[in-house]
Parts: sequence; structure tokens; C-alpha cells
Amino acid sequence: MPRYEAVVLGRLGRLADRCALVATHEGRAERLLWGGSAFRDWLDDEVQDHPVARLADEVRWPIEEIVTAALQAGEPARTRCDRITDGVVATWNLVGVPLAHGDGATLVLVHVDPVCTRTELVQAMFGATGQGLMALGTVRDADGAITDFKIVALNQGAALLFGRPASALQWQRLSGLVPRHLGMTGVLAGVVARTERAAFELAIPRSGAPTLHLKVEARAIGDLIAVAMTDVGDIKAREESFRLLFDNNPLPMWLVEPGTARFVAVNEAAIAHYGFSRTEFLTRRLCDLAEPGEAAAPLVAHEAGLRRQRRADGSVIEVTLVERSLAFEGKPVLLGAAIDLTERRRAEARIAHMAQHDALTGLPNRVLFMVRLTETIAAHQCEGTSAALLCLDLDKFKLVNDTLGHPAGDQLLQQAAQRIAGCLKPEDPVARLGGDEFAILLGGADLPAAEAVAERIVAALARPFLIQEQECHVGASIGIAHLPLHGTDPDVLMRNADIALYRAKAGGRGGWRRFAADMDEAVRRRRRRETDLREALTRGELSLAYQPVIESRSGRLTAFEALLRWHHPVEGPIPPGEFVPLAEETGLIGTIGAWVLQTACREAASWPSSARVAVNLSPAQFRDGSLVQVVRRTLDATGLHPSRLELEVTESVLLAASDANVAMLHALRRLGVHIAMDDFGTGYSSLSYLRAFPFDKIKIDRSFVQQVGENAQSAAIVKAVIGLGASLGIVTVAEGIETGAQLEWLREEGCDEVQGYLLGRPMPAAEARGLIAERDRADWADRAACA
Ligand SMILES: Nc1nc2c(ncn2[C@@H]2O[C@H](COP(=O)(O)O[C@H]3[C@@H](O)[C@H](n4cnc5c(=O)[nH]c(N)nc54)O[C@@H]3COP(=O)(O)O)[C@@H](O)[C@H]2O)c(=O)[nH]1
Repeated sequence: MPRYEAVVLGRLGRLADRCALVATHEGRAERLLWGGSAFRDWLDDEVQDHPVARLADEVRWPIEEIVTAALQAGEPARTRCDRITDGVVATWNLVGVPLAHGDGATLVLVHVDPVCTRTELVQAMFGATGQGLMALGTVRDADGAITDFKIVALNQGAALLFGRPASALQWQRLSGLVPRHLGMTGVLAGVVARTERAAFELAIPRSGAPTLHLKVEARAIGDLIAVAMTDVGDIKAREESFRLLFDNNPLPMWLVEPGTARFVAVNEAAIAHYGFSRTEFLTRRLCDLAEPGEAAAPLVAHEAGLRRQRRADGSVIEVTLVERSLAFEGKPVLLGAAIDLTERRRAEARIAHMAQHDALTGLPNRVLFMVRLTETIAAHQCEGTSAALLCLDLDKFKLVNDTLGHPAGDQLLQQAAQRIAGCLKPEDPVARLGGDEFAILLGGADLPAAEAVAERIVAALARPFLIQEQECHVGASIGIAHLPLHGTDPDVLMRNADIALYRAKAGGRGGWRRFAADMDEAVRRRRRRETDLREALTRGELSLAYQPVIESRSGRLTAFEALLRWHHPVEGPIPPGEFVPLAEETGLIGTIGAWVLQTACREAASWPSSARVAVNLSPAQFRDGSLVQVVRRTLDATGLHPSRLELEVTESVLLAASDANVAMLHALRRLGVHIAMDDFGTGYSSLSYLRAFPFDKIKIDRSFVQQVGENAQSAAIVKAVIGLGASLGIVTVAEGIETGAQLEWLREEGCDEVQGYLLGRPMPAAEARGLIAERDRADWADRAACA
């Protein structure tokens, strides 16, 4: 009986030649039952009752695929199959048709048909890559030694690399393309000799074009060499840019191995910054730079962050490390850069310090002191600890500052700060609040302890200071407030210590006072007085009293000293000893002093005699450079002859012979006014001031004058001053004469002029004018009697 398949295929006629019947099992190709001659040729295998599994992969897979597809679809299915024979790729179309068999089995008829394309595989692959590929044959001399290579085949990529058509390059000698001195022929000859692979880089100079950088891989196949060339020009350029950027970067940079953190390369900036040589760097790891105290320094940085590192000279720096992964010379590395923040941190610390410290003394300032005070109060609230707050003011700082100048004032503050700190425990904060004000916080102190410290500080500051080779007696006053007795709020404590300080100063300075509730009112009063004084001038509460000055020999009235008076609308007369210092402290003395000068000169200009008027000048008026101008304008405005004006200055104006003040005195003298030295003998070196400026008059202080009858020393001093005046041609005036005995003694000693309650108290202007008229009448009467 003919087989079923033979019948089916018989009906297909010539088509059967290219077909095969495939038996299936469970939806998959199982056996080839039968195949035509063309199918067998394609298959290059058995077709009669042959298991599909035994077929070569290149045909088995398409057959299995098409059978499965046809069975699943229940209709014809198509696929393609490629086969390689002698380096040529041939492609075939496969069609699978499912057939139902009478015994219930399903067969698949597979038809194979060639597609009319045959592809040269080598050529296809040659053309598919951008790499330059060449096959080189050897050129040998008579001894068989390789002298050159010829290009047997090349692809388009190779032609493009050399910039010439492939046809022009085929059969050319390699030495015509790559100059011999680059050594490529030798390397390739070695490859042929050892039948090995080689990889190397080549830089071929080109005229009119950038150098061609090639990475070459070569493999010998017998006498032939297959060469693959890759243009690495871009990579080289990138590497070159990286090198430039790396080597010349001002930031310290390095490359480290990712695993070990060993330095692979460092730039010049790193060498200069860290002080290690390149060789030293290359034997170290990044983590070796970490400051020993730095807890568990990571091998590498991994993330940007602040690190402390130690340089070769041992100095510690703070840096931010930045890190990136990259490939360098074909290996993965970590590129690191360090940004040194040491200077910035120092500057920040300096700024922070400056914001909280006084630049002159280096002590904490008010801001920091208030922080400490607040902390101390918080500690008191938690633990019940007490503390004492001391506010301190230098008594004669202003005098030193005004007379010796600001540099001297600065020196004084620095020395005072050291002395204060020397009286305290290191943990007790002391601050300069401003000017000559200091504050001290004594943690845990009770009142007796605080008073003992205050006593020590007052004593320390009472000792003379040596400023610009000059002994200065300054002294200090201190106010004490206790936490919690005098407040539990920083502002209240500060205010109360300040009030106590005011009281200490009012009580004669050079002492300390603890705060008491009733002090508050006294301080308020003083503050009110400041405000009242500001308004006193405009409200017409200020006036001048005139005290006569008499020539001792003749009894003639020679001058009046103008003395300032303040009649407060509520409190009545306020002593100048109280409000003049207030005016000096508040700066009001400038305006008030100018008013005194104007009023006294105007008054004297109206007198019916040539009596002079003496006006007191405060050292503070010398601080304002316009004093000479003010005096000149006043004389012009009032018409008073300059010779009738006497300006009284105290020794403090000349303390340390301040050049500017002496120059001002000379300028005043040139106006034609007289200059008198007031309170002579009370200063530290009165005599030396006479050398600094040629005074017209010396006023012997009343503290000596009033004791001439009782104290031999005072009498000797007054006698000496009178003698000094006579020998220097300076008029001497004794002030404060209250008794006839004092007057008699002074006359006998030859004192030129006398002044005091005995001879006339300070009197209102009208009275002074009356006195002048009266004296004039007496004069006329005396003359008439003599005539
Ligand atoms: N810068 C200015 N200072 C001024 C001005 N007016 C006054 N003053 C200074 O105030 C201080 C106190 O002055 P005052 O209370 O007026 O006292 C003067 C006289 O009243 C007093 N005096 C005169 N004679 C006697 C006396 O016999 N006994 C006695 N107990 N006191 C007497 O002496 C003061 C004058 O002193 P002096 O100036 O040294 O000549 C005082 O320092 C004034 O200088 C002003 O306008 N500007």
C-alpha cells in the first residue's frame, strides 16, 4: 500500500521536491517522515523517518518554529532561515501547512524556497563597523624576513581613518601609510613571528590635520594579520583637557584608587598646599591625611563634608572634600578636590568673636555679658544659685582722655581691664560695656563676698597708672546688685547695679555701694536734673554772679570773676560744683560755656571802668576745636577789648602738655586776652605747666590760702608760689580769703591780687556794676582829698 505521504506529495508534483512532511507530537515537530530531493539538499541530512532533534541547529530551529506556529494557528505559517556556506550567507523562506491525517494525527507540510540574496559575510561584517579593519599580508626579503606589509583587504572604516578611498589603499604598502619610524611594522612582524595578539597605541602625524591617535589591535592568522583600528583622538583630547585641568587647577586635587584610597596622582596645588612631595603622596592613602583626632576617618570622602586634615608641617586645616568617580587610563578612580576653609573658618570665628568682644580690651562686650547674665539667672531659677553683678566706672577716665588724648585713654582702659581681671577668679566674667564702664558677674557670690571683691578692685584701680610715662591717678566706683535679692531679671539687675554705681560716684567716687531700694529715687532725680539742665538755658534759669578781685597793695578793684549760677524753678539754686560736671559729662558745657563767655563779655563791656572779667573754661571746651573762634567772635560781637578778658584754665588742660591745647592757648593769647592758671598747686606737677605755657596769672588755690595761718607747709607753699610769680613776672592771685589775718599775711608776702568772701562774695551783675561805681566815687574822693 502506498504511503499516505507519498500520495499527498505525489499530488504536489514538482513542488514536492522542495517539501517535507513532519510528524508532530503534542504540538511539536517530532520526525521528518519524508522529503523531496531539493529539501534534502537544503537540509544536508536524512529526510526519511529522521528525528527532528538530530538535525543541525541552523535548520532544526526554523523547522521547529514553523511547525509549532502552523499547528497553533491551524493555518499556514511562514519563517526565514539563514545558512552559511563558505562565508556566504544564503536566506530561505519556509512555509508550514498543517495537514489532518486519517488516523487522527496532525502532519505539517514544510516547503522551503531560496530567497534570491546571497551575502558575503566577511564583507558585510567589514562594512558594519565604524572601526577600521585591515587584512595585511607580509612582504619578505630574500631571507624571508618581514620588511613590510601589504594591505590585502580593508573596510570603509579603515579608508576613512586614512582619508583615502579603499580602492586606492588596497595592495598598498603599510609603510606608505604609517611612517616606519613609528615602529608599527616591527610590532606586527613580532605578532606574525609569535602568532600572538598585540594591542598598542599609535600617534600618526598628519600634515594640515590633527595627529591621528589610533588604538590598534592585531592578530596573526598564519602569514596574514587582521588589524582593528579605533580612532581614540577624542578620548586623547578629553584626557589632555583633564590633565590640563587637573595639573593646573588651583585647588588641591588627586586621584585615588577606589578600594584602597591610595593616591594615584596629585596636582601641583596639592603638593604646595599639603607640603608632601609627589613621591610622598604616592606612598600614602587619602585617610592618612586625616587629623589624628578625627573620629574614624573614612578611607575616601564619598560625600562632600567638612574634614580636619594635617599637613606635612603638622598644621591642621579644615577642608571640604569633593569626590567623583571616573575612569583614568582605563581604570576606575576617584577624583578628589579639597577646598580649604581654614582661613574662612578663622575669619568667621574672628567675626563672631568681634561681635561679642570689645576690640580694645579683648573682654566680652555687653552682648556676651547679657548672655552670661541670662544664663546665670536661669541657673539660679533651676538650682537656686546666687550671684552678684558689679557695675564699674573709672572715676577720672574722662580727664585722662580729654587731656592726654584718646591713645592714652585707650591705654588706660587696657591696663584697667587687666587689673580688674586680676582681682577675679578666671571663671568670673568681666565685660567692657562701653566707654569706661565695666561689668563683672560673680557666680555664687553672696553680698559680703561681692563687697570684698569690689573693695579689691577699687584698691587695684586706685594705684597710679603709668600712661605715656605719666603717673595718672584714676580710681573707680562700683555699684553692686545681688541675684536674687536685687532682682531676677537681667535688665532689672543691670539697672540696680547702675543705680548703686551712681550713688557710689555721688558719694565721692573711689568706693563701692550695694543697691538699696531707696537709691532708685536719687538716681531718677539725677537723671531728671540732666534733662532740666538741657532746658535751663532756654528757660533763662542760668545767670552769672561776679566776684571782685582786688589789687592787694592799692585795694583797687581790678577784675570780677564770672561764676555760673543755676536757679532751678523747683529746687532753687543748684551749686555749680554739682551741675558743671554734669554739663561736662553730657557735652552741654560747649553751649553753656559759650553763653557764659558772651554774657560776661557783654556785661564787662558795659562797665564804667576798665575792670577785667575772668571767665572759667572747662577742659571739655578745648576738645571742641572752635574755642578760639568762639572767643574771637564774642569779643567782636560784644566790643570788649581783649585785654579786659581773662580766661581761667585749670591744670588739667595742660596735663601732659597736650600739644593741641597749648597751641590753642597760644592762639587765644594772640587775640590779646589774658590766660590765668586756676587752682594752682592742686595738680600733680603744677610747676612743669608753667614751663609748658607762659601764663599771665597764677591763682593760688584756696585750700592753701585758707591754711596759711594754721599750717606751716601751706604757708611755705603759698610763699614759694608768690616768689615764683614775682621772679617769672607772673601776677599771683590768692583765692578764698575769708579772714583779715589771711589778707594781712598775703599782703605782707607780696601777693599781687586777692579774692575771697572777705573782699566780696559772688554777686549779681547789677550789684557788681554798683560796686564799680562806688569804687570809682571812692577813688575820686581819695583823689580829691589828696589834691
Ligand atoms: N567751667 C566753668 N566752671 C565754672 C563756672 N562757674 C563756676 N565754675 C566752677 O564751679 C566750681 C564752683 O564754683 P562756685 O560754687 O561758684 O565757687 C566759686 C566761688 O564762689 C568760691 N569762692 C570764692 N571765694 C571763696 C571763699 O572765700 N571761700 C569759699 N569757700 N569759696 C569761695 O570759689 C569758686 C571759684 O573758684 P575758682 O573757679 O577756682 O576761682 C568752681 O570750680 C568754678 O570754677 C563757669 O562758668 N564755667
